Amino acid sequence: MIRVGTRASALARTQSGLVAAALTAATGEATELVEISTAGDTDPAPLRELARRASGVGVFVSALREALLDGRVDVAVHSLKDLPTAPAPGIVLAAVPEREDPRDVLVTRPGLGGLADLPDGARVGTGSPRRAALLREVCRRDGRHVEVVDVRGNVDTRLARVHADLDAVILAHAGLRRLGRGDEVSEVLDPAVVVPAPGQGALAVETRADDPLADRVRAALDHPPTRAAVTAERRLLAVLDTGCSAPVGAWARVEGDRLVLLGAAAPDADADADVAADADAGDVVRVEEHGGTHEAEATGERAGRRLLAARTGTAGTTRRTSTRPGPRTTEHEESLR
Ligand SMILES: NCc1[nH]cc(CCC(=O)O)c1CC(=O)O
Repeated sequence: MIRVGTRASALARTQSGLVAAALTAATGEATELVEISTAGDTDPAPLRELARRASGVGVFVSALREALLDGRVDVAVHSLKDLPTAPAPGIVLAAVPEREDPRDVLVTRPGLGGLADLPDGARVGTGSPRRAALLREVCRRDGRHVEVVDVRGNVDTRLARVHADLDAVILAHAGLRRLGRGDEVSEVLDPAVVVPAPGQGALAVETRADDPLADRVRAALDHPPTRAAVTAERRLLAVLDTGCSAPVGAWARVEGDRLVLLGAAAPDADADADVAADADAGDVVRVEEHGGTHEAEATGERAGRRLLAARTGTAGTTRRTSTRPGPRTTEHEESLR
């Protein structure tokens, strides 16, 4: 019996169920889902506070990893974009299964179409500084202002807001599709414009490093093109994490044996500021790097350094940069509760 650790949310259970079924199909061995509640699920404290206490370890990730190390489960399944870039001692990323759609989507209220139909002053919900900054940027191009409203909670809760008080919400296409709610999407956003979060749409399947199960999980579930893409994206994020607190997007696509990596860094967001605050706008910096699929780390490193140079090379402007290692890891500040 392979015990598969999962968070309790509908999305987490769906994702872990997919992994468990694929493991059974590939190995012939039975699997069971074991629910682990995480601080992010149970603690009413604000996510930023939880993140600070966890000193940078994703609040949704650490409880699952503890269960893995304690031997309560044999496999832990996470959304890859919620996984911190720092390695976890005693744990390996055994498999990165084939990714779902990495793009963000806009879900608008009944009667509105897509992005182009958002009126000036539209109220758009997201808790992600990356989504907020990139959406503001794209609307600013044609002179529209959007009011970003900080929304939290699971996918259902966020979708319900477009039937209540918001004109639109931005979500990951992958999560909606996995929950069977893909038909509620109003527009799939161009990933060259609203550059997805590093690892978005991909799952992370972790095992104990010393468990022979690691090799079987890899053989059963790992998808090398997806692994190459997310390796480049996460390397880019890791480079920026050390030197800047700007919201970061990274999206790599695989074309044959080549990677095309797009990176974006938005104007620096104060980790303590409300996402909804219309922060001092600067320009979003974008870079594109190409490399072989076997040079994913190097490709991500180059792209990250170029972004960092562009962001920190603007001393003398009103833009702030920070070398303080903030609690931000990925997009965990918006993670599903
Ligand atoms: N931020 C939380 C989170 N973590 C993973 C997903 C969706 C699935 C994925 O991106 O793989 C979501 C929801 C969202 O961003 O809309």
